[in-house]
This record gives sequence, structure tokens and C-alpha cells, in this order.
Amino acid sequence: MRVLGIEGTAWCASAALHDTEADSTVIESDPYEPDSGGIHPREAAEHMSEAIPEVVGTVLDAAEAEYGPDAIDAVAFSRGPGLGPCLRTVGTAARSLAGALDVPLVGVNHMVAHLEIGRHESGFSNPVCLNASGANAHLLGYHDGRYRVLGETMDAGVGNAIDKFTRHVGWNHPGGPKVEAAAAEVSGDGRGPEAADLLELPYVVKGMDFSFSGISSAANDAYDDSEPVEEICFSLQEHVFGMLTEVSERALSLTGADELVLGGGVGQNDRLREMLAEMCSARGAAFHAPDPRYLRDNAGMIAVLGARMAAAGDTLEIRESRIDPNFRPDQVPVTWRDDESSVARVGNGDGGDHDGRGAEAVVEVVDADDDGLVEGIVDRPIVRKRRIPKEYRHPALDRSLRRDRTVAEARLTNEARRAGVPTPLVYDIDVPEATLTLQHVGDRDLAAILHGGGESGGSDGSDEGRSDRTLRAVRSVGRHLARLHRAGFVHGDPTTRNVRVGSGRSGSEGDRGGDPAPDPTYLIDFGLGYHTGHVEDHAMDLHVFEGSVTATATDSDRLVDAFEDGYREEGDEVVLDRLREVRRRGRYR
Ligand SMILES: C[C@@H](O)[C@H](NC(=O)OP(=O)(O)OC[C@H]1O[C@@H](n2cnc3c(N)ncnc32)[C@H](O)[C@@H]1O)C(=O)O
Ligand SMILES: [Fe+2]
Repeated sequence: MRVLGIEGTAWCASAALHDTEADSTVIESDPYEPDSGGIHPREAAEHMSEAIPEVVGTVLDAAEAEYGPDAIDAVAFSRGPGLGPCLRTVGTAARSLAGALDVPLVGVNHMVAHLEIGRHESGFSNPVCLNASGANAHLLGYHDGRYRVLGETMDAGVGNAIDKFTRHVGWNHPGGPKVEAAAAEVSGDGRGPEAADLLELPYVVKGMDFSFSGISSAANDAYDDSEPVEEICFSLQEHVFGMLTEVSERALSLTGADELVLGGGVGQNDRLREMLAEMCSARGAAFHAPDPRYLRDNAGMIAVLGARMAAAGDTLEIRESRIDPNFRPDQVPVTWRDDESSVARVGNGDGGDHDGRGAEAVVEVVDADDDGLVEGIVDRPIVRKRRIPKEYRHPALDRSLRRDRTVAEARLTNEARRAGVPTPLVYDIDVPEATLTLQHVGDRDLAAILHGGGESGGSDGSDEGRSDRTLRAVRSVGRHLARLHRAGFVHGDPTTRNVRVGSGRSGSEGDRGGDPAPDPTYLIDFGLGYHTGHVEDHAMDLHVFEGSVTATATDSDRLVDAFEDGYREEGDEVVLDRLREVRRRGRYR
């Protein structure tokens, strides 16, 4: 099959021909380059109306010269997300071409195309995908017929966050390559990125979500304070890409996936690719970054996904082919994959058992008798948790993150217990080694139960009994978070991996906080927690938990309802209202 693809969501007018038999793709692009500053929507739209017919004409003429009048079997176009006026030009061109050639029309989601091109090139079956593009930044994984958003920016896209700084400095679009070149002047002197000085900038991750608004403003302020621009660029990259790499690792850990693909224009940055490659190799995961011509906006990725969709019969009638400037990747029914598969792996080793390697720490279960420290005081296994250095991160940033999180975890774990939330006891803290010695609680984590593995204990083995117990466990997590919030702090990373579940058998260890539920649930890993009274921060805690459930569990609606019911029992309804607002917020700006 030969598919003509058309792209033009914001700055790049592009057409491509993808031939599935030869697996070859020809791309013709004409970028819009503003004389100064960022993308001006009106100028971008004018560029599209001139450049789209030209690039399409070039590709079509070449195709017909080679294959004759029946060269094209389908026309695929970027339906969104993007700038409305640009998308309309693309949509009109695609509709009229499909009509004139009398071939099917395929409407492609630009963000799904950014990730599918990496999957296509790498041959990975079920990767986590990091989309690092101009107007977006998110982690996606396939589950139950859709690409689920595992984590995403809470405000600006990653490219836009960088471009906001370059506009302030007076550099024109695209800013990313200019920041990369300036940063290389600091790090590219043979000492490597690790050796250069780092300016302290905001580093904001919440579970697998993250925020860039603070860092763009802080970089602008540093420039106004006459800090050298090369140093700001270097520090901006270290922080922003460090955040993206950290959340990617957390997504691999949560799902148990061992493949990562990169997508989007910012993926052309060598430092980002280096960090992701290093992180993946340290955890034994495979990493693929597509060729740069497929990372930046291009019609090749639209044609490649368009061909898969066309082959699956996923085509559009003209009357239903509207563009959608806010088209989210998780709205797309995925028709071109076998939907049995999932990014969430069952029985992935560190799920059912506490022993193993999480996203940021190595956790070891030790027999208390073998440990000089607590011998004679506790007779149950204890947990030794060490936040290991991350080679991909700048050493100064790495040290402060490991230290701060270790201290926060010890403190908030105790505060949570005082607020009536079951947590492990903290036996010891070694700050220089970023190591905690903790009580061992529960026999598996909630993720393992939701993924379908590791359910054991209890007398009722029927499916109904199992799901009731799971719903009760999820509901109790809602109550726990409400108690934390009433006590004035957030967990910061309440994913299903950070909830331990006990067997409910008599004699099971731990403080049940007065909760008579048969399966006690414990919150662990408070390293990303902090004190806050803001409704928005409380709502984000709920959003993180729900994200980890919907991305990996089947029948997630019932679980989410149970969780919110639990929160309602002890928490503030205002937080639940804000949660709905957080969910609704569009990311394209
Ligand atoms: C909706 C669609 O219009 C949008 N596309 C988009 O923003 O273009 P894309 O090609 O995926 O990414 C462009 C961004 O990629 C950045 N960029 C390009 N080369 C870079 C580099 N070497 N380092 C860092 N950023 C880079 C640019 O500064 C710009 O912000 C999107 O995918 O979000
Ligand atoms: Fe893009």
C-alpha cells in the first residue's frame, strides 16, 4: 500500500509518501521560520496555505511519475492537536485530494504518530513512549485498546518551556537547538556535562507528572540577573531533561515495561537522548530514539501510521473528518494493534515482592536477626532502602535530590502514622548514604493485585470476592490520602506501587491505624511529599493515583469511584471538584 501523508499542525508544512511493501518513506518539508520570537499563529497559517499545496504537489508528482495514475491508495492527515487555522488548511487539502483521487481518507492524531514512528522503527511491541515535543510532553503506554497517559506536563509543553526562555533572550523559534548549542559551550570543553557548574532551578515532579512553569520563569530571572546565558542553558537542560528521564524511569518501573521509545522535536537533543539511554541501560531496558527527520514534525510519521490505520479499515467519511485542535492521544481508539497486549506486565519481578529495584531506590528485605541494629527489638524482616546515584543526572542535582528525598521520606512517614495512616516504622536513617531502614509491611503492592498477579490469602477465592477486596483496598487509599491532606501535606507519588497490601490474616504485622478492614493498606515512599495547604496540590495527589490505576488496570472506572468514595469519607469535596478541573485542562497552548 502507498499512503500520502500531510502534516501542518504548527510550523512544519510537510508531505510524504510511505510505501508499505518497500518500507520506504519520502518526505518533503517546508518549515515556517519567524524572523523574530516564537510562532505567530497568523503567520503560521499563511505559511501553511502557501506551502502545503507545494509540498503535496511535489510528492504527488514524484509518486505519479514512478507509479502512474494509481500511485496513491489512501490520504492521511494530521487531525490535531495543533493550531486551528493551520489544521484547517491541512484538512481541506487532504479532503479534496482524497476526493480527486477517489481513495480513502485517514485522520491521524499527531501525538500518536510521534510515538508510533518509534515503535515502527524499533520493532518494540509494548514500549513506554516519551513524547517530548514543542507543545506537549507526556508518557504514554498502551493498555486495553488505547494509549493511556501515564504522566504529563501540568502546564507548558517541553519545547515551549525552553522556547519561552529563548524568546526572553531574544532568540527566534526554534529555541531548542540554540539552547543546546549554548549549553555545549559550557559542557563541551572535554570535561563532560557533569563537571560544569549548575545553577539551581525548580525541579518539579509529582509521580509521573511534572511542571515547567516555574523553571521557565526562574531561567528568565537568572538572565535578568546577568547570569551567563550559556550557564543558564546548561542548567535548564540538566533540570528539564533530568525530570523527563526520571518520570520515564518511574513509568518503566510502574508498568514493568522494558522498552522505551522517544518521540517529538525535543527528542533531537543529544543530551536528552544521552540521559534516556543511560537510564535505560542502567536498568536493563531497551531504548530507541528515531532518526531526527522522524522526531521533528514531519509527514512521514503521519503516512506510516496512516497506512496502518488504513489497513485496519480505520478511515473517515468526509462529513466526520473535522479537525480537532485539542485532540488528545488517549481519545484515539487504537484499531491497528492486537488489543490483548498491554504495557503493564504481569508478574514483573518487583511487583509482588518488596525486594528489588524501584524507580529510584534499591530495596532489600533483610532478616532482622542478621542485622546488628534492630536485633532483639524486632523479629520480623526489615527493609533496607537505598537511593542509588543516578549516573544520568548532574552530580550536584543528584546529591541534593537523594538527600532531600531521604530526609523527607523519614519525616513524612512518621507524620503520616501520627495522622492515622498505616506506614512502616522508620528504624534508622543514614543521610550521606541516602539509606533508610524500615519496618517490612504488607505482602505485595497494589499494582501487583491490579495487574492480576499476586492475589493470595483470604478465604474467598472467587472472582467476586477478589474484586470486592480490591475495591476495599483502593477505597482505603482514598481515606489515607484524605488524612494526609487534613494533616497538611501530600504524598507526592501515590501510585499503586507505593501502596502495600497486607494479607488480612490474623497476626499480620503493622499498625492498622484503627482500621478494621480485613486487608490493611500501607502507604510507603514519601520521598516526593511536602507540606502544603493548596487544594491544587491535594488534587494532584489524587490525579497521580488515578493515573496509575487507569493506565494499568482493567475495569478502572469502578476502582476510581471506590477511591473517590474513600476520599470523600474523610476529605474535602473541594479537592474532588478541583480534581475534575485538573483532568479537563487542555495542554495545548
Ligand atoms: C502539536 C504539534 O504542532 C507540536 N509539534 C511541535 O511542537 O513540533 P516538534 O517538531 O514536535 O517540536 C518542536 C520543538 O522541538 C524543539 N527542538 C528542536 N530541536 C531541538 C534540540 N536540539 N534541543 C531541544 N529542543 C529542540 C524546538 O525548539 C520546538 O520547541 C507537538 O507535537 O506538540
Ligand atoms: Fe509535534
